[in-house]
Amino acid sequence: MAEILDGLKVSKEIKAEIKVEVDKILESKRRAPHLVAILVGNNGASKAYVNAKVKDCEEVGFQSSLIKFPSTVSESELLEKIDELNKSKAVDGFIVQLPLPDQVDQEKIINAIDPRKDVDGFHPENFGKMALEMDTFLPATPFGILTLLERYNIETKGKDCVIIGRSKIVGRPMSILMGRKDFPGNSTVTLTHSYTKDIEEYTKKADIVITALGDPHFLKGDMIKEGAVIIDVGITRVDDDSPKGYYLAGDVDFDSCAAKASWITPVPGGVGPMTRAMLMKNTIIAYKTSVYND
Ligand SMILES: Nc1nc2c(c(=O)[nH]1)N[C@@H](CN(C=O)c1ccc(C(=O)N[C@@H](CCC(=O)O)C(=O)O)cc1)CN2
Repeated sequence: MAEILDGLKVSKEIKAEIKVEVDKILESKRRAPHLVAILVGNNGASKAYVNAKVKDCEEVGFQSSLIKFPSTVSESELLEKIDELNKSKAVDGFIVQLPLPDQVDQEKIINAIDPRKDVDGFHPENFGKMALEMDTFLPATPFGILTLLERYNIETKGKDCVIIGRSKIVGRPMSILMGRKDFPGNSTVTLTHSYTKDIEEYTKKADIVITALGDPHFLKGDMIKEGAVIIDVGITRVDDDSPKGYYLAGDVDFDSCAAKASWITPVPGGVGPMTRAMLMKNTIIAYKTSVYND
């Protein structure tokens, strides 16, 4: 039976460590780090994630601002706001919550963010630095997974790691990070996707499987090998009769995989809270490297 990689617990530890740093900053009479989040539209999950990020800021002692736009916002309105935030001496980092509505070119928006304030680590300059093993902001979800593996001392060196899903914010950066020369990394990585002929052929041999698909219960116990480490990034809201009207489903069929795996992340309480904690980490890094932090 697998042991749990408890993302909720580790995320609380990380936030407590950040709070200690913020308390020291405030004691020295400097301003608190400031994170801004831009939320477009009414997507329930996006609203919940952004509100949780604002709450995290409160918990660690950051200043936060939430800027809301209707789903009809134009690309130029968003670009104008980004320009303002790029120039602001009072803002250390900001994020644009994804996904964005169809009329907005996501790439244009991300490319407009000053890389020094890109605490999501999505800007091509930061993505390139990540690939080249240079110091930069790492995208929060992959950063969270690496931190979870590190805190639980999970060996990744020389392991076969299979990633399912090649999204720009999770699968693709994860595939680069797991193959980098630093710890945790040094894995032999296979990035599988919708054109992979037989995913099972890869997952059955993998020491580490990371699923980022958004396909509830996709990975079953008979698709993994005994002792594998299973990381579930998928969080899908599935409608049900509960008071909330939905439950959260991961990509992993938890019971059948937990019976065979050595370590496994739960959903909720696994990768999700780690994503938010690493955004806080990137924000304090942005603050420390900013020239406007006094
Ligand atoms: N600008 C960004 N947009 C998006 C990102 C991102 O990193 N930056 N990633 C995802 C969503 N995401 C972050 O915003 C995210 C996902 C999940 C959670 C989380 O806390 N999950 C909880 C459950 C929360 C719930 O009740 O719904 C858990 O798994 O325990 C936080 C952030 C897409 N967009």
